[in-house]
Amino acid sequence: MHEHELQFHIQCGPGDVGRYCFLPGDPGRCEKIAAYFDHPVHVHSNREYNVYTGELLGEKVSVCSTGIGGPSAVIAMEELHNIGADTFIRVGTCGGIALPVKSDDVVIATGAIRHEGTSREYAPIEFPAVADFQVQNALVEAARRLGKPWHAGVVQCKDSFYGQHDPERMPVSRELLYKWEAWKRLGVLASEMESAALFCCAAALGVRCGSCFHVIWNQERERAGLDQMESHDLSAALEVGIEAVKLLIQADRSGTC
Ligand SMILES: O=P(O)(O)O[C@H]1O[C@H](CO)[C@@H](O)[C@H]1O
Ligand SMILES: O=c1cc[nH]c(=O)[nH]1
Repeated sequence: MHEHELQFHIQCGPGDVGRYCFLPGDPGRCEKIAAYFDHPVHVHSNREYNVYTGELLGEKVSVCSTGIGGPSAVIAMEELHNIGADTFIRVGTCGGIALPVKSDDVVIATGAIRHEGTSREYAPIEFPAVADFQVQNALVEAARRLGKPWHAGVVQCKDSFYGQHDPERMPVSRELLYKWEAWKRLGVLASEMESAALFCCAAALGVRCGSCFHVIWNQERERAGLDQMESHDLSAALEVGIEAVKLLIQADRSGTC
């Protein structure tokens, strides 16, 4: 492949990735996701972007990590789209907000709060960051079929991880605290960092994107004195993501999507 055909950041070119792409944040998660593929091959690793390609149900699929935050996530989406990808599933971690959301549950985003900067580079703030309907349906159906504990609803995205976990320390604490209270009263399920940017970028590109998450912890359960643990076993969320892509492949093949 000629170097000029390679995408600037992901360093992949036409033919390197499939139409269906998983987008975890953590580069170390890619190998674990690729282990669910048939014939997985490591394509390239550059900066935060680690890419594997393989097959599910005989269809070419890929995984590309995005790093942390909106700017690097939309670069991955843009460059993967440039070389043929049009269906994306972010498989991430999140912290629960709503009290019924427990560690180890799976959260499926129907929409994302745009408390971050990247989505504003794609759409005016009045535009809602929503997951693609087919992708969110596939994720819910996958969680149901696999019997995983799941919740579907709105997630909150922000640019400051420590603004979520230590808001009192921030010079803008008043804004962070009153908005967090609003997210709670509005039934927001969980907090993470990339879906709002990805959903708005996907709308701008005319591609499909959805997100599912492993819940690591829930700071609001802890505050309320409810049972609370920390979990780093992402297998339920990964399995839901893989099953959802299989459902999408089948639906796309049969023309029901
Ligand atoms: O586990 P990932 O996919 O990186 O997702 C979450 O974890 C990171 C913060 O620790 C942010 O990227 C957030 O969105
Ligand atoms: O609490 C959390 C956990 C994961 N990712 C976040 O952004 N927040």
